[in-house]
Amino acid sequence: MNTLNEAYKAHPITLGDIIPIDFSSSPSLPDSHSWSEPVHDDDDDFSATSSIPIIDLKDPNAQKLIALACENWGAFHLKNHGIPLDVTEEAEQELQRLFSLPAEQKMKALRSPDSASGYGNARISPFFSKAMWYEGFTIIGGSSSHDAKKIWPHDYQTFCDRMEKYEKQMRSIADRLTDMMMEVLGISEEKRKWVGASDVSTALQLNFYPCCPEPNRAMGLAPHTDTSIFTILHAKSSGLQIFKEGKWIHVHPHPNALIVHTGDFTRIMSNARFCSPLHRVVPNQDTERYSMAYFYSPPTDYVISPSDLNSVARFRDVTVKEYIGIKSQKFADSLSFIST
Ligand SMILES: C=C1C[C@]23C[C@H]1CC[C@H]2[C@@]12CCC[C@@](C)(C(=O)O1)[C@H]2[C@@H]3C(=O)O
Ligand SMILES: O=C(O)CCC(=O)C(=O)O
Ligand SMILES: [Fe+2]
Repeated sequence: MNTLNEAYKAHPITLGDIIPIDFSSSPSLPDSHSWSEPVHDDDDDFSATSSIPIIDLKDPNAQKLIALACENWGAFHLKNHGIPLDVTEEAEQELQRLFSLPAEQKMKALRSPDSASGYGNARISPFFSKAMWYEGFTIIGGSSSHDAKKIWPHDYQTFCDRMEKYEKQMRSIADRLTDMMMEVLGISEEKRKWVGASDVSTALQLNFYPCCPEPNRAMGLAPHTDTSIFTILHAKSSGLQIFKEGKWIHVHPHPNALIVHTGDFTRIMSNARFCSPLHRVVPNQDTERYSMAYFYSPPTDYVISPSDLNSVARFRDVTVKEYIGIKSQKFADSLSFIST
């Protein structure tokens, strides 16, 4: 079994918390999904004046610009990434085909407590008292056939092939970005060997946010930081927001660009020079939102340690596996839990 799956298996979440509801039967917001304060307000859109930078991967200054974006935002749009359009479009078609299935069919792949893969609510659901306007499907370690077979016993191959092809493309970008980031941090060759190796920890998360009758009181995906080095996100509609200096900033999609953001592992490794941005998703009233998030992390027994030896280490060393355990229990307090 995949080692990342094993790491999550060691920290099961309760089944009761991961059963999704059927959104098509909700003409109004049910109480279970109604968050007390208005979640967002259209007047709050600061994105016209302030937003994450757009970086061209072919720009000779890309490495410097990426480092700057990781310091200031922990996020950027990435254009000229070289991913063939048909690979992304075919993966997106499969993602839409999956979520448009009847609920009973998707439920056949319902995530069991001892696995992080399959269909269901977000893993972070137990930390919030209200439910999210959201459905997800998680693929761990590149292979979706185990879960896809439960949904389509005979017709799973196209789905698996297209997701695998998409993941390969994500992988090469993640390797490149990580090399650049670690070089900026002056991390030793020895500590960088895992980049490009076969045992990196990866996950592909397919996300669906149905149209919502009252988006101002609903939450698509509640605020969180990601457990990754980088997360690479593809989405064609609005809804993502990043928290910066006390404000939620909308991140509107940019044509043919990916959204890249840093996760907790980059924050630790950079000794807090780079951020791991708090982000959330709000649903739209008239547009469904689909997204694909690729999570990239070192092998599960890799030790994450702060790199900057000229200043005091702000975090203690942790293995990837150990941090997954901490995050499953402490959630938003995980980074302060390992702070020195
Ligand atoms: C490899 C990962 C990263 C996971 C857990 C596991 C599989 C699915 C990822 C997400 C996807 C949705 C948000 C999040 C917060 C969640 O609940 O599940 C993510 C989480 C994390 O970044 O911790
Ligand atoms: O749907 C999105 O844009 C964000 C998804 C996300 O934050 C995640 O999967 O961790
Ligand atoms: Fe996320």
